[in-house]
Amino acid sequence: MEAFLPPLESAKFIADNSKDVSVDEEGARRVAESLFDKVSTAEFGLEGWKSLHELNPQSASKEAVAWVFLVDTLNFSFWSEREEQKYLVKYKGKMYSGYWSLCAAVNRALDDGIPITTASYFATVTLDQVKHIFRSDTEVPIPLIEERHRVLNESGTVLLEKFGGSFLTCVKMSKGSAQKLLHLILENFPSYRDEAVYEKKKVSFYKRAQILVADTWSVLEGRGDGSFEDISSLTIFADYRIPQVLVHLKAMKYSEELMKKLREGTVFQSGDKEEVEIRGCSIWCCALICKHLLELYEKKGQDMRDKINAVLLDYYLWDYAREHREEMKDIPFHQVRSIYY
Ligand SMILES: Nc1nc2c(c(CN[C@H]3C=C[C@H](O)[C@@H]3O)cn2[C@@H]2O[C@H](COP(=O)(O)O)[C@@H](O)[C@H]2O)c(=O)[nH]1
Repeated sequence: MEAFLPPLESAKFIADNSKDVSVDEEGARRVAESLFDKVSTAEFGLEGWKSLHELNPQSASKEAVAWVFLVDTLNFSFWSEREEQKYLVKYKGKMYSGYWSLCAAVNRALDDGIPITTASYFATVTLDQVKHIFRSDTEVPIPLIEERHRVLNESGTVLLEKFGGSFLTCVKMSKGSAQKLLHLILENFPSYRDEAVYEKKKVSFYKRAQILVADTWSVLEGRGDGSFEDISSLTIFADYRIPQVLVHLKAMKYSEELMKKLREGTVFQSGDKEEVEIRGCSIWCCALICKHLLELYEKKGQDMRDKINAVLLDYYLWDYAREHREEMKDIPFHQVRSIYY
């Protein structure tokens, strides 16, 4: 059976054949220029992963790595059909939404003495326990709770059977290669196999698998077991927020027809051509932005390959989207219920 194209090659193929989504090369160049001075700030640095986000682990311990694995196993589908009716979690007096509501619920459970990040626990955790752990502080429950329960049991069982219950063991087996860790994740954890077929080609995005490698790099501060010499080989993580911000920044465009469907709140199915084109063009667009950014510094005689990569660009754009939610409200995000992002 032919293999799936890796994410970057998938993205190029999709961008070259896309009908309803287009990457604006000039727009990508302009975004790169606008980011030129941001590269040396905390918002663009590896340190920002901890310093800017109070819910993320602040240590680089084995437990912190376990936290990253648990969270990225559940890191999908937080969007709500109606903006005013959302899943929210209150933690230490503050209300969290979206991805941060997941982190708040995990930290709340840990504070309550529930070992949610321990493989022997989540391998056999029951649906009722999962409902309690991820209970909402509004009347809207977390989406896909049954799927979350299933992937927890599945991932915990694999961790116990193949890695002694510790994701750090899996990380050590990658011997400092991001690509090796990515493939260990894909080979062993089925819920991370984020793939599709587009124009008869087998394409991949591996959003959760790649963000798991990236967050492992971040929580280990790029040192020791987390010093991946090929971290720049990762692409951005094709979720539902990055496309939105790329269209907002005019680096990517939707056809009138697609924009109409998005504005009507169409819920697409995982693998639909519109979804594949949005995700593939997002990855390709960000690869161009990275390329232009590096070239701008090269012209000034600076080699910034250890400071500019798709991971750091992604984190920056994702955080930017969070902070500019109001300005971006007239750019719809594509709605798909899936365990992949
Ligand atoms: N591309 C990309 N997608 C990301 C993240 C993150 C969390 N990363 C944070 C942690 C440390 C970093 O510094 C980031 O601040 C979550 N997601 C995705 O977003 C969606 C949730 O969106 P909303 O409903 O608005 O919360 C959902 O698909 C989720 O899987 C990212 O970084 N990149």
